[in-house]
Amino acid sequence: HAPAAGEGKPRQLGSGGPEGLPVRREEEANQEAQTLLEEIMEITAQNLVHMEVSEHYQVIRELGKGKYGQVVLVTHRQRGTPMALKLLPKASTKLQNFLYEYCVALSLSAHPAIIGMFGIAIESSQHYGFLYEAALHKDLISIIKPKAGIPEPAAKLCAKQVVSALDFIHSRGLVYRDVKPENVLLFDRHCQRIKLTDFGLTRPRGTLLRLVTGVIPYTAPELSRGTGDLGLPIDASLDAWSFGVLIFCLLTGYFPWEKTVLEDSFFEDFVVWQESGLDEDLPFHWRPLSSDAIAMLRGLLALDPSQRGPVSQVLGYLDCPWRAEGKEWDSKPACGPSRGDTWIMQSPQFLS
Ligand SMILES: Nc1ncnc2c1ncn2[C@@H]1O[C@H](COP(=O)(O)OP(=O)(O)OP(=O)(O)O)[C@@H](O)[C@H]1O
Repeated sequence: HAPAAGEGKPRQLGSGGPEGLPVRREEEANQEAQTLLEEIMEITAQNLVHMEVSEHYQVIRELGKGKYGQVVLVTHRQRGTPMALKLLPKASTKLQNFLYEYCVALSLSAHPAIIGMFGIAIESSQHYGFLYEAALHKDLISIIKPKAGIPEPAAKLCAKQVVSALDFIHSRGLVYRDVKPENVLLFDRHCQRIKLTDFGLTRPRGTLLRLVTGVIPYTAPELSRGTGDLGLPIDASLDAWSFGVLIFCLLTGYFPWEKTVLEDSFFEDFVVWQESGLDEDLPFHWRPLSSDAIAMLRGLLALDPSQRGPVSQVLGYLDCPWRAEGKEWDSKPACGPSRGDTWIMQSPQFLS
């Protein structure tokens, strides 16, 4: 869920539109999508159902809690349908921000790897809320074993679906901006079916970001350096960075670093290694990864955002081993699309 402060109007988009679509047409399409979204927000505001949750729903238990809201499992009192209800306190949530998160989620929810919505938004005395699909197997963070990660087949299944969801979001001219295991919901314990949730930070590509609130491992370095007076235009490469960090966590059970700043020695080691490209600079905690996984992460975690991603490059590595599995570590990618290239990487923190 997003603070409105620090964000400006979309500025002129950069040169590269999606393949085959001229930039001008892409801009127009994005503008139309934005106008439609604003209209849906207005209609939603007029049709907010005013009620107390307990009048129509029975609260079964809490499903999770974030910085901005609480999510509870409810059943409809008459029909018994189980649903997730996200509650955002009115005291700390602007109506426009609530409407934005709800309407963006609604507009994306047809995708199989994005959480389904019930199309019901409510206002109670204390909260704004909306109803959506409940994931009864929690989120990805609940299955990542510290210092170990998750089984490789599960990591690949998960990555494939997240790529599909992010590609869909990017194709709509949006940037998700909140890739992290807590936002990947599980519909089984083996990641056969996962769904992305929480669209509070999603913004149109090109929106100027002026304020960065808190640097976490998933924050791309161009953001943690500060956005400058002009602000930084939001781009899909931000999602590529955090997706790279997510895959590292899935495969190792470590964060590669705590913060993407040079004061963080793990990040500094990563930068040193990336700049030198020397095998001996490879941070120790990267060694359980295969050379192919390292090459793949190199693309997602390029320090220069213009050299980064796209997220779909991961698809080219699905048939390669991602863990070294006791084999002698070898710096040459053997199987994926960057076979024969030089590669790059980084260092660790435990996942708590
Ligand atoms: N539909 C759902 N089914 C099951 N659990 C859910 C569902 N939606 C959210 N959760 C759980 O609740 C947590 C918080 O939800 P969410 O990320 O939407 O809240 P938030 O306040 O916007 O979080 P953040 O601090 O990341 O901004 C999630 O990490 C997840 O564990």
